[in-house]
Amino acid sequence: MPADKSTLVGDQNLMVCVRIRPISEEEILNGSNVIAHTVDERVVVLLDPSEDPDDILRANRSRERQFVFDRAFDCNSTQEEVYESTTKFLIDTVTNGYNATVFAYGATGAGKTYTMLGTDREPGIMYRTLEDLFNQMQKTSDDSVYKFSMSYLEIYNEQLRDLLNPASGVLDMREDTRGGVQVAGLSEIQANNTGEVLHLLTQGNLARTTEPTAANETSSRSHAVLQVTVLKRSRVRDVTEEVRTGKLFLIDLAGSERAAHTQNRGKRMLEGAHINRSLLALGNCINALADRTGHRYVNFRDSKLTRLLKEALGGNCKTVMIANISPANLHFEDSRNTLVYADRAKQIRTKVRRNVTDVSHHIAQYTGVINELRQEIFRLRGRLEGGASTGTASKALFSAAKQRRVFNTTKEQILTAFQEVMELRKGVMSLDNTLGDLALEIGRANLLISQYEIDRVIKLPRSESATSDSPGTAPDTEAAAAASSVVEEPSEVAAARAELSVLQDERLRSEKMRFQAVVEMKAARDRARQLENSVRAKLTNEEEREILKLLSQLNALEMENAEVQAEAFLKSMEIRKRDLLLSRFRSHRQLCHAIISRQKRLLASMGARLPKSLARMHEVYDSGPVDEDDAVFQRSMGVSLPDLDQLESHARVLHQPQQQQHSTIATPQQPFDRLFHPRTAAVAAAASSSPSSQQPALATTGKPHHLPQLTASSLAWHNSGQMLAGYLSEDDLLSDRRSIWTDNTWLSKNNNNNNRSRLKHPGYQQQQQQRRRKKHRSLEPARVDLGLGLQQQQQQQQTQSSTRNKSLMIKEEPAVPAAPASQRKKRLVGVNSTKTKPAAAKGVRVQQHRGPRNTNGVSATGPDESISATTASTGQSAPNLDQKSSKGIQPNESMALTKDSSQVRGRQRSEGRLLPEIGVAGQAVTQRPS
Ligand SMILES: Nc1ncnc2c1ncn2[C@@H]1O[C@H](COP(=O)(O)OP(=O)(O)OP(=O)(O)O)[C@@H](O)[C@H]1O
Repeated sequence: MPADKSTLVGDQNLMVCVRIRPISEEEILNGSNVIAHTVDERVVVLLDPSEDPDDILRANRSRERQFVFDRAFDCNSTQEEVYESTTKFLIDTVTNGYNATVFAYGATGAGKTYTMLGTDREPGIMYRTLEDLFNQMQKTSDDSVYKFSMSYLEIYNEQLRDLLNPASGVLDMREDTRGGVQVAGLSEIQANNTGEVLHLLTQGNLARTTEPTAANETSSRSHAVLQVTVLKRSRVRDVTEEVRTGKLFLIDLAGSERAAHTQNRGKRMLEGAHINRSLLALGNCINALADRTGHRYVNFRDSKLTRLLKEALGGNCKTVMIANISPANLHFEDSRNTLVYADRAKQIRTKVRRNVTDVSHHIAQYTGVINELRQEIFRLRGRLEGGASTGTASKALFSAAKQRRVFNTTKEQILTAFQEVMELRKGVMSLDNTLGDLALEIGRANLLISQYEIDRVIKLPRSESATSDSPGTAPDTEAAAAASSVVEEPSEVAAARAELSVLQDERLRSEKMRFQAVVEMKAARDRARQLENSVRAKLTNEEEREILKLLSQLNALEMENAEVQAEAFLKSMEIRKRDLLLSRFRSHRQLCHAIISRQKRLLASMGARLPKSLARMHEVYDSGPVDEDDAVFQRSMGVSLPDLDQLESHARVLHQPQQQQHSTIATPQQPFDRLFHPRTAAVAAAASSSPSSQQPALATTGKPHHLPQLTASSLAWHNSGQMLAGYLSEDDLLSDRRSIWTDNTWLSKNNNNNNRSRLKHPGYQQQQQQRRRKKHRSLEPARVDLGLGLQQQQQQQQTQSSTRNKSLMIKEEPAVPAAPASQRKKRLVGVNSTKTKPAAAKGVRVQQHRGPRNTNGVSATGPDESISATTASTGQSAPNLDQKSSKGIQPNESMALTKDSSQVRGRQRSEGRLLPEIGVAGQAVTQRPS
């Protein structure tokens, strides 16, 4: 076996060397003699000084013990020699992405620090390694790009300290997911040249804990670990790029010491105990790792040192152990122990692999194609090399090599140009993203403000109607308007106004940036195209041309992909913006409804004769479509719809067992969701009104503006205000509950603070749409006695009329054609207001039931009592409920809910007598102009 074995071969990844230091003057003065020496470059002989040569009984026993290592250095070996034989070869190892460790082991004063650090005149392994590493990186910098960083720590008394930043205090050691050890908070400093690195090393050494002991004047009281990380990537850019990460640990351990021998006391003794414990743990690990059976558990967790050396001893690492011993007989025990451990360590076998990461350039899917083409090039090159004669072959090879270089450079240029374009495209996309978000934010702020403004002006007639609708009260109205304008606007609106100007500034800024980015991107794209064209013209090799063509196609595909993504994003943004715009238009239409109806009322009250054209326009307006915003319209007419809490109460009554139903009224605080069973529709309510009241009375509290159409349109009432019938689905109520605007409060009660943020949520509009769609599907007839919920009303009902003990059952029927106008007019006399848009679409039959009376006057239904409301389908006039009300509705009387709600509403409007004012539950209602 060659003596000089300055490398690790086969599966042997641990190299064990021994270095015997020269005997010191002090040892000579103490009368020591040399007991350790090398026989050749691998064999060390240790003489046992305790054995007497004159002892006849032991005459045949050898006093020597031989140890064979990978390399043995005697006292004459120089620092350079040691470095070159043990560490130099690791430079390549590390720069090629492998891990490597060099550590010095031995008793105190054996020469570990001298070996690892050395002196100014005789620098040790650390300095030399760092120097060579930089030289190596510089030498190969044409082909590769390197990144160098280093950290330096010490383990002192089982505590970690950062030697490059001692102020950071005690550091923590953690294990990562792959079992690797990380030191949290350890500074990792990047260096660009040897000077910087050596300066850092000196700085770290100065911070290291060293103390004079009896055994060594400058005894290292800690284990010092220098960690160097080298990242290497090829300069030639490729579709996939390989990054190799090599780590090198250079460790100067503290020396083991025997307390008796060192005569340490106090702090030194404690340090020694820690050092010994960690070295003992290291020895145990070496023993376990060296076990050939492989069954022994290796306890790396026993000390910080072994945890840190885990990778070096048992993992993915090429390791060099330098065992240092003193030649003096005084240190025989220490030297023997060291040699025994080192000998055992030779048995350790580890598996080493390269640390390589692939960096994909987002076109990994095309790598296969490129690789195939590359193989094709190699195949052709092989054919070229094999087929040509020697002279021509060398010429061909030379020109091929030259061409390859040109090709590689070209490829690199094209990839760089493409990446530049892609980066700029990404920048534009990100700005589009920002602009889209800003547009939505602006839209939301505008919507909030406009909804607030509209609601404010729509509310004005309340004060107006409280006094009079007559034109003579205009000054009061103005005063009310003025007073209302003085009212401080809600914080949400104020915030939206403030936000708006900031958002608009931001949008302007982003638009400018986007414009700039687009200009740059176009220029970069042009440059890339020009480059491609010029390069293609220069290439003579058909294969290379093909590759470049493919590369261009890949780039184009990648760009196209980005464009498609951007387009999809812009489309989705546009839809969201339009949703917001639609909401604003809706708000505005509410305002228009309010204005028109008030003007009409004003004209009616003045007895003005309308020009024919205007009257016609009113008719057309009245027959316009109805939608969920009707609730707002109704309110603009001075009508409030039932209070949500009120509805909850009644719904709760309905969901209780029969007996309880009639005795309990739900409180508004009842959790809303629990009150309504899915697909349950609340339908009718018996309202109470004072018998003396001449005008329709329907007492409810405020209903949110966004009461969906079914809720609003399904509420029917007649002049005496006793009955309220309709459809009310859970979804309606849920969505209403979350509506922003309510009659009496700025934001809905349950979501006062959340509404603004909910509005901002991107899924909000979509969710609302889904809810509306679902609502149309899920409506089913159901019976709900709203009864207006108040016991006092119910008592009134009991005493007044049997009508109030009845409930209405509404059933779906096939759609029927609209009744002629004359008949419809008649019906309208009987049913004051029937807003039944969805019901109209399907056809509605109202069946009246008279069930056994309960104490609350809520009737139970029975099949016998169902009465077909054929009026609607046959076009017969419905009974005039205005008249009937005083007598009470009799069994078998039919009441139709008209289908064409928009027309009915229109007529009601034109007649100026529909839609009773709905005030707070149980309160007297406002008089309607007739
Ligand atoms: N090969 C060598 N040639 C010359 N002098 C040496 C050699 N090895 C060690 N020495 C000297 O021996 C002394 C002790 O060496 P060193 O401090 O390196 O021991 P150590 O093993 O690091 O001890 P500790 O564990 O206590 O730190 C030092 O004065 C050092 O200069």
